[in-house]
Amino acid sequence: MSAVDIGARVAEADWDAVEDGLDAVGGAVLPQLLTAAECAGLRMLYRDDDRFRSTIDMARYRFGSGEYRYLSRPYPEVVEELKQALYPRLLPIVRNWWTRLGRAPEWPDSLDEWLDRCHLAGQTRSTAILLRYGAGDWNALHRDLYGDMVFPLQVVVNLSEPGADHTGGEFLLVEQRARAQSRGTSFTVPHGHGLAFTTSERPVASARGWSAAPVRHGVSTVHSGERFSLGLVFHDAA
Ligand SMILES: O=C(O)CCC(=O)C(=O)O
Ligand SMILES: [Fe+2]
Repeated sequence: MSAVDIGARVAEADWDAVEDGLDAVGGAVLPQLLTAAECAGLRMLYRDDDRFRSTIDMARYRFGSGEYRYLSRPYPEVVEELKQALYPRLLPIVRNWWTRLGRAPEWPDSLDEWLDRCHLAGQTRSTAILLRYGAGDWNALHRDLYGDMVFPLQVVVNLSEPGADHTGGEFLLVEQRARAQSRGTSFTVPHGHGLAFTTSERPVASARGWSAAPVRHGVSTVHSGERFSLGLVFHDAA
């Protein structure tokens, strides 16, 4: 695996269509970003205690049911390469969003520069996670905010094969609409594919201009089997 491969896979996405999906519902499926072998490698890595800085039992915090582990830095090569390749693709989209919302887009051109700023602001801890759900597990609707420094889009990669490794376990987005009931959108993320989605809100056009609609994400109950995923958030944590 080399940086060239991952970069080329990320480049293969139809980024205009991804932006359209993000604009419309706050989420969009990406092409296959990791091979079956790379997915298996990360699933195996889940057992390697030395690679993680902390482990969260989701039921204990009432985050749902299942477990996730924060990867320690340095990240595995594919994880680092994915983050580096995805950041500059997501950047123009989040700059457009903030411009629509009348906010200053504060993010620099490179991920390393952005992470330096997070670290200066006291958000120094790694945020890339591996998640594991067994039958009956689920992820409650939430937003991945870890402090004032926020990159508004994130990516999850399904390390398992829907329909074969697990049933259920759909990715969910729920948008809280102003003065109306909420809207739900579900995604089946194919094996090794990514899904780009909003971390906390989406710009919505109204008669009075643009406003930000809160969007939460989660995972529906896994009915059978096991589902692993890789969660990539672009800000670090306090
Ligand atoms: O397992 C998933 O598909 C979603 C996990 C999640 O909450 C995230 O990546 O932020
Ligand atoms: Fe999340």
